[in-house]
Amino acid sequence: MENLIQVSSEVGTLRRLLIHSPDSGLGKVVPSKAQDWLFEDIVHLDTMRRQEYDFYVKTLLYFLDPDKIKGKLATINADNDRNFFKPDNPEYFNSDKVIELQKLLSDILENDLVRMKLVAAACAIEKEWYTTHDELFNLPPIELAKTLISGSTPSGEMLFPPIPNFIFTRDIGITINNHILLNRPKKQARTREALLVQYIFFNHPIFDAVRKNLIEIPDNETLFLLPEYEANEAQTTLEGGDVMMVAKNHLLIGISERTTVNAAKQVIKILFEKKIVDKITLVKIPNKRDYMHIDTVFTQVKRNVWVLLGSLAKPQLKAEDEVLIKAGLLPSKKAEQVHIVQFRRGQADEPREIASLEELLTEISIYDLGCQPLDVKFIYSGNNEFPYGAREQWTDSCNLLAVKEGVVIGYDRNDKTLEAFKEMGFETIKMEDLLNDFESGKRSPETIQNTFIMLPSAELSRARGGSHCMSMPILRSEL
Ligand SMILES: NC(=[NH2+])NCCC[C@H](N)C(=O)O
Repeated sequence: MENLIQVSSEVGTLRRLLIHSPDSGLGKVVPSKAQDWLFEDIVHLDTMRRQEYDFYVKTLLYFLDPDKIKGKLATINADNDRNFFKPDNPEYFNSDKVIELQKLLSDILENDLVRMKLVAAACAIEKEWYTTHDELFNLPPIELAKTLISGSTPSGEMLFPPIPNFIFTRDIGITINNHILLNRPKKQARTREALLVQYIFFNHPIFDAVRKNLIEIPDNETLFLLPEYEANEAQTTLEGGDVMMVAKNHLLIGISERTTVNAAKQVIKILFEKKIVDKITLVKIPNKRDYMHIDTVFTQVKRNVWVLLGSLAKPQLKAEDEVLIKAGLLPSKKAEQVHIVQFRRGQADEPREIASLEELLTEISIYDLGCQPLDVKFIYSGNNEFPYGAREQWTDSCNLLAVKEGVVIGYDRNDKTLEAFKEMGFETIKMEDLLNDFESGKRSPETIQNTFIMLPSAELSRARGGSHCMSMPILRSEL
């Protein structure tokens, strides 16, 4: 029987993934809280759904579960109520390949014990009164799932804050071969997400087979004894956007605004002890809002092709600057650079340094994925033209989801990056056109190659997350 949970690469054909469609909570973000909730702006929910995210879902279905959509596109598009996309509607696509978290959550809430525990836990982290527990416990599972996610009860009362970043399912956990590593979010705004997802992983039947393979990162035991300023340093936090399964034996962990060295050390220990991977490479990126996770500065397109932010790709120091820094005339730029250290199982106390991001990615392509050195190619954000590299990275030019090797989904707005893709021999196509071509039989998901599929993104791109962030793969074919 085929495995249900197995991810050993970033680009093997995608078979199953977890997603979450923008929920009503996203439409309740207020300007005064937008930054705290990790959104730079408030979004127009209806546009985000109809003109953007729905296209994403349809495209995923076409690749992963075509029976759910083929031949029905006209009917789906004609339904003004969008019932096909609503998990609580009888017309819902209900796929076991493109899996909606809200659906899994309402499934597990059918169980009284799970419902009781989760209500109590959610109320505790949101500092709710005892009476609220009862009110929530008595909601039907579907309504309760919606309430726990959106923060608002069926009667419209805003009980909790929304969790608008739940659409970025990448960050909730990572499939590492046939194990799942659970996240420990850094940001308060993402705490309830982590709780809901723990309950899903530990209780939903689709994860029965990997239950013993769920990995929780232990906390620093004495953390609660430290004064706040020290505790911050010693935190053990890790978010999925910082973890990349680039090859069966090789895992990357970003050290970033969100993921700490302490967390990475714990993960190295656990994964090596359990012999889940042989190599773990830590990639330290500058601590900056622009790039909160490593998948915002590079992702993989094919075995031999990567997209990345040029300014972080190579060591930036000019020789004359080095002299001035040594002399103390210029501040050290170390924190603004990428630092890379690789650990091997069995030799974990002899890590090796890798000089640059390009060198690391080249090594992965050659040594882990069997490419020829001259075939390794880089596509740069904004075509590496000033000032487009940084501009387009801000709207997720480097954050692509491969649905199969060489076929990626990304935002439509990053013109210079798209040009760079074309120069590298890729076709670029609007998602809507692609769907029509699939429906008419002009193209097919099986035969399509070397293509950048353009997802409309005026609203989706306002929270520093792209299609890589909006996906948690749980099954990919082996490369
Ligand atoms: N894997 C990712 N890069 N996720 C992006 C998350 C964006 C989200 N607004 C946050 O700041 O948390």
